[in-house]
Amino acid sequence: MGRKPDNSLGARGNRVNEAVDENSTLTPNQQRSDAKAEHDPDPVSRPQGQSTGPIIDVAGVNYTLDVASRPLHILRDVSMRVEPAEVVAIVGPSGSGKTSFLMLLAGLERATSGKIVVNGHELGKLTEDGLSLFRRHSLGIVFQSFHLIPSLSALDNVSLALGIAEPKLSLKETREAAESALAAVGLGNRIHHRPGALSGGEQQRVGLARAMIANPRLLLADEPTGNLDQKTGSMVIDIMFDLARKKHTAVVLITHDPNLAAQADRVFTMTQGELVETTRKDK
Ligand SMILES: Nc1ncnc2c1ncn2[C@@H]1O[C@H](COP(=O)(O)OP(=O)(O)OP(=O)(O)O)[C@@H](O)[C@H]1O
Repeated sequence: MGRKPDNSLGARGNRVNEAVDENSTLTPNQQRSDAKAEHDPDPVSRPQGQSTGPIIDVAGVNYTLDVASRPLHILRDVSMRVEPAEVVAIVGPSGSGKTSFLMLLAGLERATSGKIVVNGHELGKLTEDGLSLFRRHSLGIVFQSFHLIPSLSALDNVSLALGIAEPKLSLKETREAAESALAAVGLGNRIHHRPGALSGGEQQRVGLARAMIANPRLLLADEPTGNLDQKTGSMVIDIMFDLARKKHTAVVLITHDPNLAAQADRVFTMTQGELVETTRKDK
């Protein structure tokens, strides 16, 4: 049985927006679970970096939607393991299921069957609040469209993400870290600009700074260089690889850019919902 689609890809955008909003506005339920998390041995509330083993362990995942009363099999028996510090690229034709897979890894959609464990959390067993906490503490996500909060400056967009992930930091510490993250992506002179006053490439880099600011265990990136010129694209790639090498973040990125895929430790190809490892670099 497939689940019903939430009326097309517009719904996906909404869900992504919700994921961004959950970083700025917590519902009473989420505030309660955050408060509970302070005292709860639940693994979701554990500080990042304590799980051992692979960051991603996906086994036998199927993802099926009901479209016009017929099942649409988007992902078929997908399995994948990714270790800390690994950079994995997913390539494949348009419509093959790459973004859908990223949505499952982020807990923004639920698999129809199979098991997805990310940073020690079995996503299928988490409630919506649990998934929201999981995203805040374990994940950085870079979307193709940047999903920055338009009314906030670049500095505030990045600070907000860190403030939510690390609420014990002082405001000063949070802002200093956000300034450094923006400087690291070459935006030290744009920190007070709002998204509307930034170019596409600059907004993408703010998104990257925001995704990386809390040193996530896993960075998911959907076409991170898709909208960038070559120079900016190379910079973004270098930053992501640095994060993997220096902080042991696992990086999973979707790309149509052969240069970017060639730099990954492993490349998986998605074809009609089936995922196969096609390249592995010798270590
Ligand atoms: N909510 C939905 N309702 C109906 N069909 C959907 C939904 N979400 C995804 N699909 C379909 O599932 C298939 C896989 O989509 P997905 O966006 O994952 O592909 P993709 O490989 O990321 O493509 P691209 O490279 O063009 O971004 C497509 O045929 C898409 O139309």
